[in-house]
Amino acid sequence: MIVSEGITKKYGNRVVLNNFSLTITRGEIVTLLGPNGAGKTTFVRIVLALIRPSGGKIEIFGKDPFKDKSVFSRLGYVQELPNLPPFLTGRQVLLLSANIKGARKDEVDELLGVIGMVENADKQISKYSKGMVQRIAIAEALLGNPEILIMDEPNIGIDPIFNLNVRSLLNKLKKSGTLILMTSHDLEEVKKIADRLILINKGNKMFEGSTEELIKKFLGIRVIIEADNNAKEILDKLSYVEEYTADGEKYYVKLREDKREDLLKELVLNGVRVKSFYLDNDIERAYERAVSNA
Ligand SMILES: Nc1ncnc2c1ncn2[C@@H]1O[C@H](COP(=O)(O)OP(=O)(O)OP(=O)(O)O)[C@@H](O)[C@H]1O
Repeated sequence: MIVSEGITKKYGNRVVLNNFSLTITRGEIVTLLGPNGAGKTTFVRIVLALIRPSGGKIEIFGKDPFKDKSVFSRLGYVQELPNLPPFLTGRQVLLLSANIKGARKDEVDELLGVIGMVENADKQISKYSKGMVQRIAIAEALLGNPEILIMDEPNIGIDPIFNLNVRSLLNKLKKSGTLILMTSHDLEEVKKIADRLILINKGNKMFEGSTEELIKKFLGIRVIIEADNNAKEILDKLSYVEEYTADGEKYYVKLREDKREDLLKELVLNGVRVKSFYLDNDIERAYERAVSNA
């Protein structure tokens, strides 16, 4: 549904997006990650035909969005730090948008319920908190059941409970076939929601894959084991254990290859009491390594 091929964006001589290709299909949640200034919003703005690329090709539903604006009637967008008219109420903003998008009016009531804003719907935007503005912006993007939902840092200002609601809402949309493209700096949230991560640094795509693949690539295969002292003896003699450190009953083990099952079996069969055994999924550390390696 979104195809970008070799997109480059330059400002003067400065390349802010370099030969960037990405294909996203329906029913997928894709997150763009990367440091401030990496090029994430630039890509989003090119997809939305708000800025022209210096080179490359972009297609939405098989059409060029710069030539055929009709594609945007099937797309919802939540911009970074939404700027809604302060003198209108949340409900008025949504009704206005429903009118422009040709969405049903009763969708507004439905969405106000979904975003937990029924009680505050008739207050002016100027009296809203940051999170409330964000909620209205999300509802606005969802009017008319878009097939593509694009969100630039949607988690800003959102409290943990609403975050949970957003996550379950996005999962529901995904199941019904919606394509969701978002940018985020909230790595823990990304880990929970994204099917595919795209890591951009200085305009270049550095990584594309699942959270697990990102962690494997930049941290290696590490397991954290809680076990008694006998674990040391076993860890010392296994050739696929590259290194480990012990902190009391906790062992941080790096494996040369993915032999997690063998390791657990080996420990248990040798009478080691294992309390817990899990893959180290520290996305922050993996991200930090990925970005600092560049
Ligand atoms: N109109 C402009 N003129 C010149 N440079 C620009 C312009 N817009 C953006 N840039 C530059 O392009 C680069 C990429 O910016 P972009 O907003 O895409 O980053 P980002 O990854 O979204 O960052 P953040 O995480 O801070 O939102 C930055 O270095 C920015 O300064």
